[in-house]
Amino acid sequence: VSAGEQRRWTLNDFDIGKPLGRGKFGHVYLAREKRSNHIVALKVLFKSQLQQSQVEHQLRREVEIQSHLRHPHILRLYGYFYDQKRVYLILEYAPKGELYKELQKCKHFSERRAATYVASLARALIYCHGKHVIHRDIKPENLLIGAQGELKIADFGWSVHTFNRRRTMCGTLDYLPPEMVESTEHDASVDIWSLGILCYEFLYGVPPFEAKEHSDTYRRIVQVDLKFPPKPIVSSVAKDLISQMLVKDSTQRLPLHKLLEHPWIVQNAEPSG
Ligand SMILES: Cn1ncc2ncnc(NCCc3cnc(NC(=O)Nc4cccc(C(F)(F)F)c4)s3)c21
Repeated sequence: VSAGEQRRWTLNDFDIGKPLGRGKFGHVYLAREKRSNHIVALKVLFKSQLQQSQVEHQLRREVEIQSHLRHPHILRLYGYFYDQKRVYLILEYAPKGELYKELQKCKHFSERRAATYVASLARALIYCHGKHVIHRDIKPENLLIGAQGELKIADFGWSVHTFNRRRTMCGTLDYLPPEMVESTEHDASVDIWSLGILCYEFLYGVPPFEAKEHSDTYRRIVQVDLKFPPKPIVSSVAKDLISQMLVKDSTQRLPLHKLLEHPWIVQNAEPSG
């Protein structure tokens, strides 16, 4: 299923296997391309729902952006095709599935596991930002696990090239940085904020500004009401890194290349990342 084959795919080119997951817009299936026997994930989206939600432009942008991204910690989108009613995304298969399920199972990750994940995500985001792409939707639900246990960022449905800044709200508020919640201008530093939220959730099992009501989460975000609970016990060097990422002024957030030199990452992340 190499990118070189910009051919017209059809459903007949694939044997469909077990369902891998279901999202808001459609289901994902394990599939095998018949000619090459290559195993892929096939996401099936209903045109009616895409039209209803007016997100077709976002999907086109995702396919366009993903066609230029090649990184070990970014899930490949090999191509797409459509029929009368559906659009199909041909995706790299992540054999160890969804990270959020792993996090639910373990409650929270060890500092070594969390630091290894954060380092690999930082490297993937440095790569994206180098190509003027911001992901804007970094959260456990969009992270998958590869065959060697490595993390893969998936679903660039919310990504943009940094010259245009439009977006509409949907999904969880938890990961949105102040400037997106206050809908002012935003740039690549939104991904640094979300990575800080993710690091906190890896270590504590819940995002830092979680609250019952949306309005409370909103207030806690814009006030950066960051608290570290006594349990589970987390090193102060980890808390120092999180505190340098969850900064209201987006220009003052720790740059990603500095994150990779932070003592907590240096002391805890596996070299392979
Ligand atoms: C669960 N699971 N387990 C193993 C495994 N291996 C691979 N993939 C999996 N799951 C699919 C992961 C995705 C990757 N890219 C996506 N992209 C997307 O869903 N895009 C998208 C959808 C609807 C609307 C829009 C729009 F229009 F708003 F932009 C954009 S979903 C797997």
